[in-house]
Amino acid sequence: MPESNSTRSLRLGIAGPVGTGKSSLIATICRALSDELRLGVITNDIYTDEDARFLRSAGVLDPERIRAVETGACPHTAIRDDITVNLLAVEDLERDFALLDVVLIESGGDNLTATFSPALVDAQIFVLDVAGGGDVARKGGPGIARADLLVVNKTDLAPYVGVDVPTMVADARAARDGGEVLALSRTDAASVAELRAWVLRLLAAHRSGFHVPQDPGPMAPHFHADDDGGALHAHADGDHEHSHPGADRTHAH
Ligand SMILES: Nc1nc2c(ncn2[C@@H]2O[C@H](COP(=O)(O)OP(=O)(O)OP(=O)(O)O)[C@@H](O)[C@H]2O)c(=O)[nH]1
Repeated sequence: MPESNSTRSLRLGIAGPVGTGKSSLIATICRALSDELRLGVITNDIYTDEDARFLRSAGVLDPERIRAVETGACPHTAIRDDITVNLLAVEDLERDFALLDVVLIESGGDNLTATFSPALVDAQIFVLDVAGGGDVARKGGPGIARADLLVVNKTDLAPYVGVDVPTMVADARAARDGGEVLALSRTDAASVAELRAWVLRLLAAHRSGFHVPQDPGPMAPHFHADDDGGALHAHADGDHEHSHPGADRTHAH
């Protein structure tokens, strides 16, 4: 019999490229569930607490339950390689508001390959939007392929950006080997109800001990622009050193 997790909150990560609607999705979940669940939110921004301020001003949750982490450079590092600052933030929130049912952790807006460590979150949602182009789901990457849920967001905009939502969803399902895909718009009540039901199912599985956190896998190597023209940056599992071409460009997080 799996061990019950009923005394620890479900930690749910929300990742995805810049501007796909991660903060808005968290606001939607809070609106849909804050009457029946005890929720908390951690946001990650590179240099600001803008996402936390947006969520506090949206009035979807007691502002005290929304905490910001400023990650400095490399927003993906704080959710994958060195998760200390996020873990401390989650544990502080859980202690201050014991007990919480769900803690939502928003990654800083990043590229297609950012994923959460399974040591930080129990499950993760990866968010794309139709405005990023109908073909983006086909491009794959660990979050698209293996997050617990892929959201194709802002479907209300599809007619204006020439995207066929059923095709984009079918492409996403193919990229995920049939894994769950949700077409969402905050203006479409039926899709919001599906998102709410998904979170409740996940919470029930977490509480019963039947949910097993999955690791979507590390980021693919990617390029960081900097004053010297940039450098290739790779994250290998179990190896927290980042190698950059050039003599003194290796650093550890
Ligand atoms: N039309 C439409 N716009 C949306 C929807 N969800 C979010 N948006 C808009 O998309 C923009 C970006 O939303 P955010 O929630 O800030 O996106 P984000 O992914 O948190 O952004 P970063 O934190 O900067 O990466 C905002 O202008 C939102 O109002 C939606 O369902 N439909």
